[in-house]
Amino acid sequence: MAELRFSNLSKQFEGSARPALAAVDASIASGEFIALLGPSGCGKTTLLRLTAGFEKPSAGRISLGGEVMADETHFVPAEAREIGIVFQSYALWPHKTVAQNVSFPLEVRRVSRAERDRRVAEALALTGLRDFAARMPAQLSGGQRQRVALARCLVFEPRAMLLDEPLANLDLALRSSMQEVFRAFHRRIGATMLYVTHDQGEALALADRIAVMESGRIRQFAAPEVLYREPADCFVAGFVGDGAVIPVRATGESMPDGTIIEVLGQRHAVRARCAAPSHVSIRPENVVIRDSGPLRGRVVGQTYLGGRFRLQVELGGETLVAYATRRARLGEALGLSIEDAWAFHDPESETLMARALAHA
Ligand SMILES: Nc1ncnc2c1ncn2[C@@H]1O[C@H](COP(=O)(O)OP(=O)(O)OP(=O)(O)O)[C@@H](O)[C@H]1O
Repeated sequence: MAELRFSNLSKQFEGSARPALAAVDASIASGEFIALLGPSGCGKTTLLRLTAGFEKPSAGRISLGGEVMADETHFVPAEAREIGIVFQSYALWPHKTVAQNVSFPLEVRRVSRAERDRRVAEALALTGLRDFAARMPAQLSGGQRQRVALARCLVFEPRAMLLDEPLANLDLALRSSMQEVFRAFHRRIGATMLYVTHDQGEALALADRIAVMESGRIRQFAAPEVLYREPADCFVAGFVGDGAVIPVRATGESMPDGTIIEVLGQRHAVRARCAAPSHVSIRPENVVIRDSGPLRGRVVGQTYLGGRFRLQVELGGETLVAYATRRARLGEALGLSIEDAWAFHDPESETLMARALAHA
C-alpha cells in the first residue's frame, strides 16, 4: 500500500461556473483510513474519480507511492494505477458466481490458475464469504454483495482502495454490522483507504482521519475527536456533531490553553488556540445543567435518545443543546453553565454558512 498525495489539485468541469475542486492539498499516509465527508456537491466524488483516473485534473498533481499519477504533463490511465474501487452499486457481474467475480481482476492481469485459486480463497475467507463461492450475486443479500465487491477489490492487492458510499444502499442495522466488517478488514490488511460518505456517524466511527469538504475545498483534515472537540471554523463546527455555534466578543485575556470570551451576556473561560476568537462551539457536553449556573435558559424542545434526553434550551436569542438524565417540561427555566467549550477565529463564517445552506 502506498502514500497518496494531492498537491494544489483543482478540477473545473466545462460549462460550470465554480470549480468542483479548488486547490486541494492533502497527504494520506500508507495504511491510513481516510473518510471524505461533506454536503452534497462539495467535491467528494470528484476527488475520488480523479484519484481513480476516471477524470483529468485541471491543475495540480496526484501522486501515489511517490509516483506522479496525474499533473500537467503526466496522466497514468485508470487501469495502470492499481487502485481498487468499491461502488455503492456493487457493480458485480450478474452471470458470474461469487468466486468468478472475485477472480476476474486476476484473469485480466493474467495471473496463473493456481495462484488465482489461492488468492480468491484467501479474499473470500477475509470477507467471510467462504461458503458463498458458488452462489450467484442475485442469491446474496446487499451486505454479502458488498463483501463480494470488497473481496474483488482486495484480491489484486491494490496500492490504495477507494470506496464510494459503499453502505448507502443498505438498511441501518446492516450498515452498522458492515462498518464492523470494514474496520476489521482494514485492521487485517492495513490498506490505504479513501472512503466517501454523507454519513458523519460512519465517518466518525471508521476513519483514522476525516477530510471535511465544502465547495471544493478541504475545510479541516483531522482525527474524528479533533474535528469534534476543536473544529477549525463555523462550517466544521456546524456540520460535524451536535451543538451551537455562536459569535463571541474576545476580551484579550488569556489563560493556560485558552482565553476569556463574552457570550450570552457573560464572561466564560474557553479552550482556544488563538487570542481573539470570533465564535464558540458549544457541544451538548459543554452545557452543564445546574441551579447555581450563571446562565438561565428556557426549554424549547426535547427528544428522548434512550438513556438520556436531548434538550434545546433558548437564551439570549440562541439555542443551546444540553443532555439531561430526567425529562424536562417545555418552557421550564434551567440554570446552566458552559464548561470546556472551544473558541476559534473564523472571519469567513457568514458567507460559508449561507453557501452551505444554499446547497442543502
Ligand atoms: N461531469 C460533470 N460535469 C459538470 N459538473 C460536474 C460533473 N461532475 C460533478 N460536477 C459538479 O461538481 C461539483 C462536485 O460534485 P461531486 O459529485 O464531486 O460532489 P459530491 O460531494 O460527491 O456530491 P454527492 O454527495 O451528492 O455525491 C458539483 O457542483 C457537481 O454538480
